[in-house]
Amino acid sequence: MTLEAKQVSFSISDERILHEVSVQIKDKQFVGLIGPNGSGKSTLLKNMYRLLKPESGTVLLNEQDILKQSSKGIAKNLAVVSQETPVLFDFTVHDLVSMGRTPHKKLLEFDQERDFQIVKDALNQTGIAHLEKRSFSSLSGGEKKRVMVARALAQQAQVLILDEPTNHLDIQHQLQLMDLIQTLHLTVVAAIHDLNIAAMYCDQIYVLQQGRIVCFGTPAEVLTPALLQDVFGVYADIQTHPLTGKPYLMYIPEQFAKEDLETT
Ligand SMILES: Nc1ncnc2c1ncn2[C@@H]1O[C@H](COP(=O)(O)OP(=O)(O)OP(=O)(O)O)[C@@H](O)[C@H]1O
Repeated sequence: MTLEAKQVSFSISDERILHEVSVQIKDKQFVGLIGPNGSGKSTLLKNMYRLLKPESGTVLLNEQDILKQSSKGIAKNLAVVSQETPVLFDFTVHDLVSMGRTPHKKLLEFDQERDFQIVKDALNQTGIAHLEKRSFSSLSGGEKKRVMVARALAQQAQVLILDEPTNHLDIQHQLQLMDLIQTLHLTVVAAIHDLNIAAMYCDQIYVLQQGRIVCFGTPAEVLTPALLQDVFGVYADIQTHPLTGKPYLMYIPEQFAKEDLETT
């Protein structure tokens, strides 16, 4: 299953937030969106999961215009873990994760044995089975994040949209979550702040700056010292990790970087 934004533009109160942005996620590809705060990553993702409607351009889910598909049809194919955790009532963890099954059921249909098993698997995969009876509002930020991921897994969609999936997670849970998502072999697009995480897990990376794609390619093609300086205003030494074969970044405080530039 594929997901594509084609020439998507979007404005808020006459201010252009996205400028003809095109992003293509092929079947089972893991694509990262990186860019400074306010560059438009969440806005682009919201256009891609139909929370916002592009001013111009189209979003295609499996080559069909997403605006012409039914909500239930989309929910069967596409799951979202957004930055917000919208909870109007105080559900238990189990209830919330079970909601992932809704698109697969008829109106008022009860959970079947298969639904219980899928929910149980999602709770186990995200390491939150021990929390299933807890109320969602009592959880820590990282625990809440894992519940939202479990709900997305229970949805069993082939396409996953993740807005900062590792936000709030400690380093062990960050790596576990990214490993898990990678092993599911889904079509994934994720906004990621941690560039080493993006380098390690993404097949392709798109770089957003002020609402425009300024670069895309493999992590090794995209993550260069020049790009980090231009887009993020930081200095970094970038090596290829001998075990993973992926780029890894070591940031250099400005004072040392400038001293180095002066002496060379
Ligand atoms: N509802 C809104 N009203 C006004 N401005 C908005 C609104 N939503 C987003 N923006 C603006 O649009 C721009 C892009 O925001 P967006 O949240 O998409 O960026 P981002 O790249 O996801 O940022 P971050 O890395 O900080 O999460 C920002 O300047 C933001 O202030």
